Amino acid sequence: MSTTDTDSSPETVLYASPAASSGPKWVETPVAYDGILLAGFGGPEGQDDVIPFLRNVTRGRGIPDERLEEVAHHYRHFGGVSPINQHNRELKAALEAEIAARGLGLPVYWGNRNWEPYLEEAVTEAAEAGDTTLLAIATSAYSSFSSCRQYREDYARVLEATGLGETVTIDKVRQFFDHPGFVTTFVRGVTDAVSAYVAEGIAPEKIRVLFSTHSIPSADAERSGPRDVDFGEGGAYAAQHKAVAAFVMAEVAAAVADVEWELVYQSRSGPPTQPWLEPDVNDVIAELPGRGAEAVVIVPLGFVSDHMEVLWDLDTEAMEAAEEAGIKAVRTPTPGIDPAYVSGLIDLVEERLKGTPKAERPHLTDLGPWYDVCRPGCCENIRAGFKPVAAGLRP
Ligand SMILES: CC1=C(CCC(=O)O)c2cc3nc(cc4[nH]c(cc5[nH]c(cc1n2)c(C)c5CCC(=O)O)c(CCC(=O)O)c4C)C(CCC(=O)O)=C3C
Ligand SMILES: [Fe+2]
Repeated sequence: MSTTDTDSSPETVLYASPAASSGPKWVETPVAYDGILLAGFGGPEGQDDVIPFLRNVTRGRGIPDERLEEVAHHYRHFGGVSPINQHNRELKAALEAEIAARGLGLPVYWGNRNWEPYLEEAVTEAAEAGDTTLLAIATSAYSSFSSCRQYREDYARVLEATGLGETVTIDKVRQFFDHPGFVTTFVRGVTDAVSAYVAEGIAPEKIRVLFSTHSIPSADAERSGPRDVDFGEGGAYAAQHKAVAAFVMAEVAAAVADVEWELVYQSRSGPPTQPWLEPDVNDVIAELPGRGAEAVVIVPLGFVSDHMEVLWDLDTEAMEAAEEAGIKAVRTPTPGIDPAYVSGLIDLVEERLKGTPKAERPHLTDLGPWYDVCRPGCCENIRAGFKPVAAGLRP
C-alpha cells in the first residue's frame, strides 16, 4: 500500500497561494506563514457550560438527549470542568517558547471548535494584527471526518462567518500520527509499563497491550483518507493507528520483550443500529483473563492529552473493567506538553516554511509522511452532507 499523492507526483508538495482571491489557488513554493492557528476541540469549564457545550458538539447530528445526559454526567463528576482548555493554554505557551527559542517570530492564536475561546475569536484577532496567512495545528493526529475534515469545515465556516474569506487563508500541517514528536511519548510509556510489569515478576506472555482510540462510525472510517487509496478495513483511520501501534511494539520488543497487542475502540455514541468501529476496550478487557493475561497496559493512542475521554472512559471505566476482570492495569501518558511533542509540532511548521521535500520529512510508518493538502473527497462524511472546507486541494 502506498500513500503517494494521487493527483500529483509523489514528490510534489503543494502550498496555498497567499492571495486567496486571485492567481493560482495552490503553488509549489513554500509560503511565508505569518501566524499559527492552534485549533482545539474545546470543553466546558463549569457546570453551567456542560449542556451548551454538548449542544455545540452535537449540533445537527441527531445525538439523542439520553446520550447527552449520559455524557453530561461524566463532566458533572469532575465539577463540570474538562481539563482540555487548560491543556491547550499550556500547549500554546509551550509552542510560543519553542518558537521563540528557534527565532521563528510567529504568533500563536488559539481557538476551539466547540467552546470559548472560539476559532472565530482567534481568526479575528489574527486578522486585526495583520496576520492573514495562517498555518493551523489541530490537536488531532489521525485522518477521519471527526479528526481532520471537521476541523477544515470549521476553518471554512469561520472564514465565512467573520467575513474574512477574502483576506485570510488557513492551511494546516499534515496529520502527525506517525511523526516522531507524537509517537515518542507512547514508546516511552509502553516501554516503562511493560518493564515495570516484568520487574514485578510478570512474564511477558501474561501481559497484553491495548491501544485505544475513539470509535467512529464504520462508514466514516471507510471514507477516511484520500478517496482513491484503499487502506483496508477501517480505512486510513484504522490503518494509521495499527501502523503506529506496530512501530511502538517493535520498539518495546527491542528494549524489553515481545508482547501481544491489539487495537481497541472507546467512547462509542450514536444509535446501536449504526455500525461503529469495534471491539470496545471494556469488552476486550473482560476477555483478557480467559486468554491467559494477568496484566494489561492501556495506551490512549488516539488522544493528544488527558481530556475527558481519557479521564472517564479509560481511567474510570476501563480501570473498573480491569478490576472486575481481576487483572492488573496501567494507563500510559498522552503527549500533553512533552517536549518531544512540542518540538515535533514546530518541526511540522518549519518543514512547511522551508518547503522540505517529502522524502526528507520524518515519519515512522510506511503510511507517511501524510499530505499537507487534503485531496478532494478526503475524509468525507455523507451523513453530514457536503460543506465547504479550507486547507484542501481545490477540485
Ligand atoms: C475521532 C474523535 C476524536 C479524536 C480527535 C480529536 O481530538 O479531535 C474525538 C475527540 C474528542 N471528543 C470530545 C468530546 C465529544 N465527542 C462527542 C462525539 C463524537 N466524537 C467523535 C469522534 C472523535 N472525538 C464522534 C464520531 C462523535 C459522535 C458524533 C459527533 O458528534 O461527531 C461528544 C458528544 C457526545 C457523545 O456522543 O459522546 C463529545 C462531548 C472531546 C472533548 C473531551 C473533553 O471535553 O475533555 C475530544 C477531544
Ligand atoms: Fe468526540
